[in-house]
Amino acid sequence: MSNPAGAEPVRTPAAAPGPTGADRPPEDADARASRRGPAADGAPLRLGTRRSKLAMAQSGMVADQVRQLTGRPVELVEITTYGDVSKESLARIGGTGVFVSALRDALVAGDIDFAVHSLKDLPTTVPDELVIAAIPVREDPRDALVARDGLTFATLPPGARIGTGSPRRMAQLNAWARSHGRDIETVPIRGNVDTRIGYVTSGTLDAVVLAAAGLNRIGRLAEASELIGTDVSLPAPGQGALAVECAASRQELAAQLAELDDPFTRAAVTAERSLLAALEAGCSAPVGALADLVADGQSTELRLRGVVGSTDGTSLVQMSTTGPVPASDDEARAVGRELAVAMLAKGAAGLMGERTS
Ligand SMILES: NCc1[nH]cc(CCC(=O)O)c1CC(=O)O
Repeated sequence: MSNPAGAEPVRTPAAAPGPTGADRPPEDADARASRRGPAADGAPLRLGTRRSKLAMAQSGMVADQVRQLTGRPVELVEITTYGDVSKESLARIGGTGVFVSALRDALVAGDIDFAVHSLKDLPTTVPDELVIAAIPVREDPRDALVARDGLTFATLPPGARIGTGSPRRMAQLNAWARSHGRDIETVPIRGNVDTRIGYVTSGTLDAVVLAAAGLNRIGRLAEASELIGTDVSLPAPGQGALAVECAASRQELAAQLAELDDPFTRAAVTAERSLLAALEAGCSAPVGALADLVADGQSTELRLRGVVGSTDGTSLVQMSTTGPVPASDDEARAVGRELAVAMLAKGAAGLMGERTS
C-alpha cells in the first residue's frame, strides 16, 4: 500500500490560504473557540468545501440544514485539495485522503468552522484534533451505469468499453462479466462527474460507472440507465453518506451539528469502514462493503457484506455476516473487524496490493 489508512495525509502546497491570513499571531484552539464559538455574536459559520460541483452541492445541502439548526448564517469557503489539482490516477496517488487533507488542515488551523466530506473519501482514522460531529441519513449507496443509448449491463454489446477509475468497480464488473460469459473492457478514467459522463456523450466510451448519490446530488441521476444491483457490485465503504467534521475543541458546535446525525447510517458506515481499516486497505483499494438491514420474521438484523477482488475479476473474496443491529460505534466496529478477519483467512490480503493506473 503506498498510503495505508492511518498514514499522514498528503500535504498540499495548493491549499488556499485561510481568510484570516498567514500572518495572524498564533493562538490556541481554546482562544479561537471562544472568539468564534456558537455563543458569539451571530458571526457566520464558515463551511470549508472543495469547489467541485459535487462538493458544492453537498456542502450547500448541509449549509441549509445548519442555518436552520443554529439560526446562524453559513458561508462557504473554497479550499483546493491535492486530489483536485493532481492529474495522476487516484489508484496511483493512493486515494486515501487526497481530497480531504487541505480541508482538515484548515479545520485544525481554525480557518474554517466545519467541513462536509463524502464519507467514502475520508481516511478511516480521524486525527485527534477533529471529530465527525454528524453522519446524516445516507442516500442510495449503489453504483449507477450511465451508458449510451440507454443501454444496460444486459444489453451492452460484446466488447463494450466501460470507464471507471475505481479498482473496486473494475474487479466486480470484470468478475460479473466472466461469470456470465460476457465480454466487456474496463477502461481507467478519472475526473469529476461531468467529465466522466462526458466520455459517454462524446462517444469515447460505451458507459461509465458512478455513484448514484453523486449523480443525484448534482441533478443528473436521470441520465443513469441502470442502478447496479449490490449482487453485481458492492459500493465503496461509506458511499452515499456524508461526514460533517469540526475541531474536537469546538464542543458546542459539535453538539449542534450532531443533530444532523442519523444513528443507523452511522452504525452501518462504521461497520463498513471498520472492515476497510481491518483489511488495511485505503479508499482506492479494490474493496466493497455494504451494511443494510434484513428483516427475518420478527427481528431486524444488520447484514454486512464485503468483497475484495483482483481488478481483472479473476479472483474475488466475497463474504457476509448477519447479527443484531449494533448499539454503539464500538459494536459496529467489531462487526467490521470480524468480517475482515474472516476475509483475510480466505486470502483477501493477496488481492489488495494491486494497483492499476
Ligand atoms: N471518489 C469521488 C467521489 N466521492 C464521492 C462520490 C459520490 C458521492 C458519494 O458516494 O457520497 C464520488 C463520485 C463517484 O464515485 O462517482
